[in-house]
Amino acid sequence: MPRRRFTAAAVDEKLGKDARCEFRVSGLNVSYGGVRALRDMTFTVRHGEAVALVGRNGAGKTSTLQGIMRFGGRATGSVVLESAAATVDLSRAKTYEVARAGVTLVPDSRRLFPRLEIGHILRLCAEEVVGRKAAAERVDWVLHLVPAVAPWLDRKRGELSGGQQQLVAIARGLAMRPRVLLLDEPSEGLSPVARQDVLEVVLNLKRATGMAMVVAEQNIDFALALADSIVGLVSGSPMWTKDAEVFRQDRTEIESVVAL
Ligand SMILES: Nc1ncnc2c1ncn2[C@@H]1O[C@H](COP(=O)(O)OP(=O)(O)OP(=O)(O)O)[C@@H](O)[C@H]1O
Repeated sequence: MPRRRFTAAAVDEKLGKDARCEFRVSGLNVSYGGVRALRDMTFTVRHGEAVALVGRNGAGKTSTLQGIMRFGGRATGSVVLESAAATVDLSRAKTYEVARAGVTLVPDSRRLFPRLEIGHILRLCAEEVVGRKAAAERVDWVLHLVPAVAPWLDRKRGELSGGQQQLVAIARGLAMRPRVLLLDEPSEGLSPVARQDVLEVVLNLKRATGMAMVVAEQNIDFALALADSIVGLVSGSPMWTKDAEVFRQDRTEIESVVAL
């Protein structure tokens, strides 16, 4: 697909607007100057599925998500969205083009604009992808999926707890109409109760929309509750990819990767 056609409408036309998509990442490498942060990451996520990337601090989880978005360091490798109708190759797309094609990152630490009201943030993100006219309808859809956010629309970031900010960050991602949702450490720094609230929202999202998800997580309970398959990362290299069911029986191997 030529560069000028990486718009939301052009990608819709090619893949099918509400088509079920498979998301394939292969041979993804990321470096920051001389630092090789990620080597040869490969995985596939189908519609209705989630893959979790687990590993300790510095293992390369964030680099994987940022590499997919072509954001931050230098990334090489293949990133592809595929429906029954067509394939869209995002390997050479720019960050805004990857986002418009339907791959959305919910970054770590939430990163909400401090000065804007939450409702304003959601509208702006929706407008970016679906345009002004359709933005209000899009925000309604988001609030239908994450109703907890509705009472906070006229608040700003500083008036929300960490768990509430995480739910807003997810809602902001949804406003961008993702086909694939990338979640970077959604449970980071949250109390057990707030973590459970976030998990329930994400699980409901997975069930209700079937959108493919990639979640970077150090919390094993969160990863196993959400994911269908798990990639274990050590020092920038994927060590194994396994069915999450394996670890619901025996956690030894997944615990050793997070504790290494
Ligand atoms: N902007 C950057 N400049 C230089 N090196 C970086 C940069 N970002 C990450 N790195 C390095 O890349 C490697 C992977 O980092 P990354 O943030 O992807 O790990 P992570 O698994 O997400 O860790 P964490 O859980 O702590 O966020 C680390 O060695 C890190 O120091």
